[in-house]
Amino acid sequence: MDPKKIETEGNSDPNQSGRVYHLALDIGGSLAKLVYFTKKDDGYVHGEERISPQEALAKSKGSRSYPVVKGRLNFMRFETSKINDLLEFIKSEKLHLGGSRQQDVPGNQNMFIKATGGGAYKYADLFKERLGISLDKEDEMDCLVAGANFLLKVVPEEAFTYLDEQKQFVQIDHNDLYPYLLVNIGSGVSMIKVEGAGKFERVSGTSIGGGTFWGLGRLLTKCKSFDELLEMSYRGNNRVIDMLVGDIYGGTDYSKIGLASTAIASSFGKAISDNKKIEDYNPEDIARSLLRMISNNIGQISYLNALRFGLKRIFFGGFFIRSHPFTMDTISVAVNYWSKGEAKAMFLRHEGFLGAVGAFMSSDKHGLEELLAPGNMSCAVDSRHDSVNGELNGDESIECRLYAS
Ligand SMILES: Nc1ncnc2c1ncn2[C@@H]1O[C@H](COP(=O)(O)OP(=O)(O)O)[C@@H](O)[C@H]1O
Ligand SMILES: CC(C)(COP(=O)(O)O)[C@@H](O)C(=O)NCCC(=O)O
Repeated sequence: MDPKKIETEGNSDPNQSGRVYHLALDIGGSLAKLVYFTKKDDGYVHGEERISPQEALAKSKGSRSYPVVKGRLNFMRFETSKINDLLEFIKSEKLHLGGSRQQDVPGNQNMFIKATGGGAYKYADLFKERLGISLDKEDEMDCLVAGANFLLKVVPEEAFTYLDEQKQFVQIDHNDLYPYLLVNIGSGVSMIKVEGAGKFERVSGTSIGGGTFWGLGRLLTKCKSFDELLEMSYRGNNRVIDMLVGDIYGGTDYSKIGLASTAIASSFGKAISDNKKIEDYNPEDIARSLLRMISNNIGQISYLNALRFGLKRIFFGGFFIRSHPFTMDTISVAVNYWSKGEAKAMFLRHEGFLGAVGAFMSSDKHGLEELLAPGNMSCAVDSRHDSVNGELNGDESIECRLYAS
């Protein structure tokens, strides 16, 4: 994936005059995600008066009219298999120079950045060798939950439902956020019962996740990239390959158990016919069937875990989703069908960056900790970056104003 040029406020070097204020990473099995804060300016211009951050901090105590720091929360992603692209990008944009912090140990010059995901262990030596920085590791589940809680509390229109081709943003009442089930569909899938800030339990998971779609999709369709596979799945027809109830019941419903003739009886079931080879099928139809099978399976397991713990809201994150209408509809239909409308599937605008945001928030040394508390940060999603279907194109940024409580 070609790293996209960072969009910064008015100059090409985001780290000029300390613009990059803080950087954090989530290096997963498939994708490496970056979140970094670029300061737009310090302090507050009140009318013509320009005051320092310290003065703004003093004035803003208890008020919301003097943001102490204004800037943007920026999001980028790279394929983990191309980790050198990520290192090169960080180095060329000097993100690590402004985004790292000195360890709080007298005389220790060691610079570090917060990182989570398995790659924070696997690539620690590479970061040290190539960028001279240490990865300060944070637990992946901690970061997923912290990131989800933060985004749901701070970003307007972070959560939305998607059903019958209708996208509806959901306003989350901060006082009524918990409990919920967080389903993170990455290479694999984690299902986490969240009962409060820092109060959660990973209750289940499945190895049939995003990596399964990408891995099987690559083998079965010979696609050259994930985006090509995703593109194929938009164009395919899963009914060419999936065996439907109607294929078994001569075109009729199996109404006694509530299965319409168009319901899938067996994923890939039509491929049992031995007079056709894989080459006889359209790769688009294969991609579509695979996406349907994996999405439906995750939807059903998620519902069962929500049922176990009496959870009515399920938030789905992870880059598998990519705001793909078919994926979201399949998951929503599965949750709605099996829960008889009791449980609700919701999706997140910053779906793939939960871990990276959580790692960003975990820093206790970046000088923004009290300001980044959900109550002290207000964000506006920068709609300039919203693609047609609202999918993040991997370099969206959110305008943020940080206040002192
Ligand atoms: N551009 C992409 N390149 C690779 N995988 C992608 C891409 N976009 C979406 N995906 C999907 O997202 C999954 C990775 O999601 P992510 O949340 O980053 O998990 P992880 O932390 O395991 O990398 C991949 O397995 C794939 O199914
Ligand atoms: C091991 C992982 C937490 C790693 O996270 P990821 O890089 O996939 O986002 C995830 O792949 C997972 O939960 N896999 C499923 C393991 C299970 O069967 O529960």
